[in-house]
Amino acid sequence: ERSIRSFNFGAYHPLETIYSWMDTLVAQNPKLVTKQEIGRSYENRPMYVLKFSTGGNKRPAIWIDTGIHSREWVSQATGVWTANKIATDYGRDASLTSLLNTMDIYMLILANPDGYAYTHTNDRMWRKTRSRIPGSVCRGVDPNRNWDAGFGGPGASRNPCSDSYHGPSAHSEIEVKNVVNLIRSHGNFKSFISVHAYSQLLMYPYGYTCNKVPHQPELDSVGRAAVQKLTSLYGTRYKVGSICKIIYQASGGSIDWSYNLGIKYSFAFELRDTGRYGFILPANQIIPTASETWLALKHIMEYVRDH
Ligand SMILES: NS(=O)(=O)N[C@@H](Cc1ccccc1)C(=O)O
Ligand SMILES: [Zn+2]
Repeated sequence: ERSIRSFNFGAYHPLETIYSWMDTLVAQNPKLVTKQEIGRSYENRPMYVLKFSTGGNKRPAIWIDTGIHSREWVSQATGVWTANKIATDYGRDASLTSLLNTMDIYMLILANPDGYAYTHTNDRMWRKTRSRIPGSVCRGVDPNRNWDAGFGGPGASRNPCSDSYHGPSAHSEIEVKNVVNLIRSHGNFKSFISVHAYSQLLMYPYGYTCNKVPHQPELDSVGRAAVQKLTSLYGTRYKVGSICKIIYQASGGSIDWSYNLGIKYSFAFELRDTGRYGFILPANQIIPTASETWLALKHIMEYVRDH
């Protein structure tokens, strides 16, 4: 118990520290949290998913990933804080407790472990995977352009040296493939939420086209209500809309793939800030960011539970 209390959620931690914290969280919450290795990264690091479940078999589930872009450190830090929040509040918060009595939550906190390690050792601004690309001296594929949704279309680069390089083929990146395999084999995910930084946006599909998704009105109203809860905490302002409309056209994105798979409640967050610090958000904003984001996440999860 002490070891959990001593973990500093208000700091950025290296990969090894986050991995050992995961083991502590599991050890302290054996009836709620399990850790599953869904596969390995390109450089053979394990990819661990935390599963929050109170029983059943393949209950309707919610997916949350953080850190797919390795330099967006407040995303991974928010994932750590959120995992702890779920474990802490189960049995205390009636709404979360009722949710976990009927649904499972899966969290992939380090969705791009090789990139995250690289931001600590070599290049704080690294975004992509660290895969070698045949015929190029450049490394890495943008894991948020590599999904089989409008793959290779406008809003991704075919240049391996670009930060938005889509890769040689859809799901070429093992880090993406591992998630695709888990989502497909599980078959009962109702929501897919991918957490990025920065710009303070809550987005829904599509990115690969500016055409509206069939469920656009519903996703828009859920998004606006979720952001209203977020803003109520510290006044942080967010915009809501489709990826294509609100920022830019982006093909091969994860939530476009999940939506087209039939996971209706697919959302992407862009956390703080709006550019003052950008990717280098001061650590003293981690807990405020995670706390306000939780209000939006909880709203989405409650809506999914009830619809
Ligand atoms: N985090 S970010 O600055 O890279 N922005 C994201 C925006 C984004 C988020 C979800 C799907 C497609 C695109 C990006 O991948 O470009
Ligand atoms: Zn990102």
